[in-house]
Amino acid sequence: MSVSIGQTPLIRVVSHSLHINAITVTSPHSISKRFPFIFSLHRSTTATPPPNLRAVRRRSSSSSSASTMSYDRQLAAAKKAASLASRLCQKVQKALLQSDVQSKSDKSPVTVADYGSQALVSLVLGKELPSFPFSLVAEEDSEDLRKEESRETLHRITELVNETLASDGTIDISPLSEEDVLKAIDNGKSEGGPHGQHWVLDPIDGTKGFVRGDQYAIALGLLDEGKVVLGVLACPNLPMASDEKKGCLFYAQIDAGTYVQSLDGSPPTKVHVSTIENPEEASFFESYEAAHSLHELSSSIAKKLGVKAPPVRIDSQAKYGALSRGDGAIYLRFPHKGYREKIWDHAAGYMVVAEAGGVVTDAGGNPLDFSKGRYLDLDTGIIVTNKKLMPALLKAVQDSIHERSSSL
Ligand SMILES: Nc1ncnc2c1ncn2[C@@H]1O[C@H](COP(=O)(O)O)[C@@H](O)[C@H]1OP(=O)(O)O
Ligand SMILES: [Mg+2]
Ligand SMILES: [Mg+2]
Ligand SMILES: [Mg+2]
Repeated sequence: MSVSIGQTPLIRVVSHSLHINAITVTSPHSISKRFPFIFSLHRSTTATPPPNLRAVRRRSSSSSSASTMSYDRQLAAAKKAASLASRLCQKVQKALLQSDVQSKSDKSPVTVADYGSQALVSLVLGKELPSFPFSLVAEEDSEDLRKEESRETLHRITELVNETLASDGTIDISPLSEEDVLKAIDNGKSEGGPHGQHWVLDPIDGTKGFVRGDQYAIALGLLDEGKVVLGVLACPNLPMASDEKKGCLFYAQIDAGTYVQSLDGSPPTKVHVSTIENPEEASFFESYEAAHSLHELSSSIAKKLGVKAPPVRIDSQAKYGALSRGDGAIYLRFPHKGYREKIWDHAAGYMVVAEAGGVVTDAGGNPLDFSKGRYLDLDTGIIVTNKKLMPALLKAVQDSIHERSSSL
């Protein structure tokens, strides 16, 4: 069965589940209610001027240096970098989806997009902000790419980066060599930490979704004195609204709210998290991949809260973006034992949700601490919702975790 809006088939039933551009639920019930982000305009659509006219903005209160500061220039550069990276990723994903089955199981297309995206973001930030100190904490490094067997891949990445820069036309970088690309990737080796400013990048978050043709994100944040002060999330496959094409750019700056615009440049719209207070009316997001998050734990929490709707499963930090505009009210993430969360998997998403009025904590109710280097030190998992629902959610989370550990 398939359901179409305009020319684009949005739904196809795959075995016993609905599959909506990477969004899977367990039963075909009340689709429009469960997927407001696909089927109706999301709630917070008041046109508001972008925040980049604000000259002065309060800086994070713990900062010991200047007490006020604007991150407008960094935000403009971050939006440009993430948009260009998403152009590169879209090109690769399109080619990947058109390729035959054999090359789909080959890991190289996603590798090309991962490295290409990281190189582009690193280059664009450096070029757009020449007078700023540059430190980047990013997921990838060039070690494997420097090996003899990666020659072809490196060649392809360099070609793609050059093509993408040329297609933009506003960044004056003469064609880059393979060595330039390797260096740009390795600029992401910073360790971050509590002092100074550090960019935080996941060049493709949700690689599994990327390969499936589903959701993924380019996630770029900025830390200042250990706190996230800016976040940009490019989600090339997330629809803006029911009648619009795919491609959302979410962005947020500390004390300045969260905005979304289409990746091809529509005017920005201010967004806000869901205002639902009754958990029975809430719907929740979790990972598509059961290997990334314990689905049975989320399900027990949802049951305790009285949540009626089945989980909305999507890949990547697109979950944070969708939640920031009220598409769902709760995001639950419980990695398997031993998994350590990285800062680039949450910095941008955290900012987008926090500035849209949401709350992000670990399963113990503690705020996330991005100042400890490349990893987040967490109590068990990450939970996200609005301020009204958080106390009940936290209680349900702690009760469920307690029950689970007593039964193991
Ligand atoms: N075993 C794992 N448990 C939790 N998260 C994982 C695991 N392996 C990879 N990830 C990361 O989880 C994130 C995506 O999770 P999800 O899509 O489920 O929200 C990605 O950052 C992905 O990395 P990557 O950036 O390499 O894709
Ligand atoms: Mg990731
Ligand atoms: Mg990644
Ligand atoms: Mg990865």
